[in-house]
Amino acid sequence: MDVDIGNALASVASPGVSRDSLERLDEQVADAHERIEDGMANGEHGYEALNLPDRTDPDEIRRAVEPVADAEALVTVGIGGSALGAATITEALDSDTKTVYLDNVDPAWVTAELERLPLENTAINVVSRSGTTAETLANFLVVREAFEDAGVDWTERTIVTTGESGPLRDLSERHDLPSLKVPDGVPGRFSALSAVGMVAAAVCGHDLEALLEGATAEADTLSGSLFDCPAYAYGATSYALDARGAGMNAMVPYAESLETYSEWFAQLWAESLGKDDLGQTPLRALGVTDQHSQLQLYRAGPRDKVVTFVTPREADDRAIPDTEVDDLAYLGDATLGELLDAEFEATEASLAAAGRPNVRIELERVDEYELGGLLYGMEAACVLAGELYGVNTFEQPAVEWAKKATRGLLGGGEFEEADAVAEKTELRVER
Ligand SMILES: O=P(O)(O)OC[C@H]1O[C@H](O)[C@H](O)[C@@H](O)[C@@H]1O
Repeated sequence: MDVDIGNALASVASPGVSRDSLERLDEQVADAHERIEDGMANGEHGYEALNLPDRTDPDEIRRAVEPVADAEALVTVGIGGSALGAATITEALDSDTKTVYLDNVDPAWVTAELERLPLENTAINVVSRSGTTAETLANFLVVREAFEDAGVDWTERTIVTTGESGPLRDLSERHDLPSLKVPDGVPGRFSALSAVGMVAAAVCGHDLEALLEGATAEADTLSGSLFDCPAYAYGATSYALDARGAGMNAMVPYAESLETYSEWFAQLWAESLGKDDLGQTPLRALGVTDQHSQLQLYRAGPRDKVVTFVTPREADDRAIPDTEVDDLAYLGDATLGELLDAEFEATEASLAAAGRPNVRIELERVDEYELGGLLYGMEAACVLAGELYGVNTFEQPAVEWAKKATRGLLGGGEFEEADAVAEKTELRVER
């Protein structure tokens, strides 16, 4: 990926960061890079994620999915980091395999999704790093039951990806299911380039080597200066803008296929950086669609946001047909792709003209190689930003609190967090 931070400079935008400030920040980037390199070299928790392009074995993943390689549909059961990486990859790329991600426990929705699947020709991909996440385990039990009710042997169609031990590991051993291991030292939201994200990609027939090669190319750019490394340029600029008041970061891909990528980015940025009263709030948007809903706020609302555009340089195109209406003649000379590009450039310029900071991330196109680079690059950007904030990028204690409260409420153990639910303060206004 290439990153253009010109519209984040103080000469363009407010908040903005001056060239001098960036030069000073670059000294901290050099220190942070040393820390990141050490963490990677020593396989430290979290930093290890940046070694995945070297560690992930595509052959092992393909062997595990072999029994279901010709499945017509794939249902992935997982949540957060155990679903969003896979979903980002398979939603971005074309495949004949239909994919469903059960990452919510809304009963009506789960039932409707299962009813739409050809179960006799559907593969099940269960993913949970901990192997204990209530939503994932509950949905898996529901999926199993649906297969049994339809007379389909789910044990023939299931692949499990989980940690070395835990309830999901026990279950997969009991039924002798093909299983893969979530690599040690890699938190869920940083695991897209492991089996966690790549089992689904393999079932859909995507090029796993190209995903990893794109990530490797991005890894090769990591260096001690933000001016030489697109990932660090992005992480450092986002951090500097936040420090100057841009506490929100709106991710706006100009490609429908990257809509899920914004969800993945939101988890990465929020869970990694949102701690110790620090962090930048990710917002999810889509170009051009959200130009017609959220842009008003981004251009004229509080000066508390940076907008990040992601734009592929090349994409399939389609001509806009000629029309009999004179006022629309200009459209007939263009293509949908040209319209999309023009809207992107106009929106970028409109924010700059209003002095609103924005950053452009360019991809060659949306394919495996570029996607691998984007995922890796944003992870590296996030790790760098975590170093600059001085937070523990790789933990998420605030999420764990609610997980314990939920288990306590359902009778899954004694958790004092569950008591807080009964202590809720009320001030009700009823109809
Ligand atoms: O992979 P699992 O252990 O099931 O965890 C799934 C998700 O659970 C929690 O909500 C964590 O905050 C996420 O970081 C994690 O990705």
